[in-house]
Amino acid sequence: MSGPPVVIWAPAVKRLLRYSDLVPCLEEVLGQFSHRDNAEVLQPVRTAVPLRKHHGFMLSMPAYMENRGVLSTKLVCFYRREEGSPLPSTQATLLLLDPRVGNVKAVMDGDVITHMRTAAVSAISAKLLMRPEAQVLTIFGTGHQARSHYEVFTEMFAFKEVRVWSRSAGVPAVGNRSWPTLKPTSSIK
Ligand SMILES: NC(=O)C1=CN([C@@H]2O[C@H](COP(=O)(O)OP(=O)(O)OC[C@H]3O[C@@H](n4cnc5c(N)ncnc54)[C@H](OP(=O)(O)O)[C@@H]3O)[C@@H](O)[C@H]2O)C=CC1
Ligand SMILES: O=C([O-])C1=[NH+]CCC1
Repeated sequence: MSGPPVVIWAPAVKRLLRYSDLVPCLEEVLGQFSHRDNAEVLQPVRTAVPLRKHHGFMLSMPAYMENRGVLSTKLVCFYRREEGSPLPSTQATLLLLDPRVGNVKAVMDGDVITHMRTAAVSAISAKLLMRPEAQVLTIFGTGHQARSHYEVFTEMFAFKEVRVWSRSAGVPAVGNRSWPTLKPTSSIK
């Protein structure tokens, strides 16, 4: 009999997940996915359930890596929020299962993983496509994705300047690195 799943919540994910581990890992699995070898990565198109009454969707995103024995799914809900709403625009949870028996081994907070994975994939595409002489990073918005993109891009590349455009001034209450007070258009040199 398998025991109950372990719960790995946001503070632990934040502590454990590093871009320096995540980026090479994603580069490897993205390459494997491109081989279209189902034993390496099997990732069907995600399913979307409309949450019409709440102006959102739930996405279900399963993946199986037979060679590595990894079976997981991410559930993520995302919403069109009213201006100034205190509610998050996305909320995600990940389930890790044992593919041999089908039991859930871990339930993980998916928010930090979503913030970091999405930004890491952008940074990988920038690594391949960005002009080598690029010196200025420009970010639209100051939300979670803006923040995580700022973190991984400044960790991986040496920009001379970062420009952030926001609809409003303010310090978003996310993350633990300092995020400067922003004017509608800001420059961090
Ligand atoms: N494809 C993927 O894998 C993923 C996609 N996403 C998508 O990325 C987007 C951002 O997510 P996240 O950062 O977590 O969300 P947040 O709620 O943390 O941030 C919302 C962002 O949207 C901007 N924004 C909101 N309303 C407007 C508007 N009317 N005009 C211009 N900008 C606006 C905000 O800008 P400001 O700071 O100026 O207020 C802010 O940067 C969402 O659409 C989400 O669905 C998210 C995760 C994964
Ligand atoms: O892939 C993802 O995690 C999301 N896509 C849209 C909102 C969140």
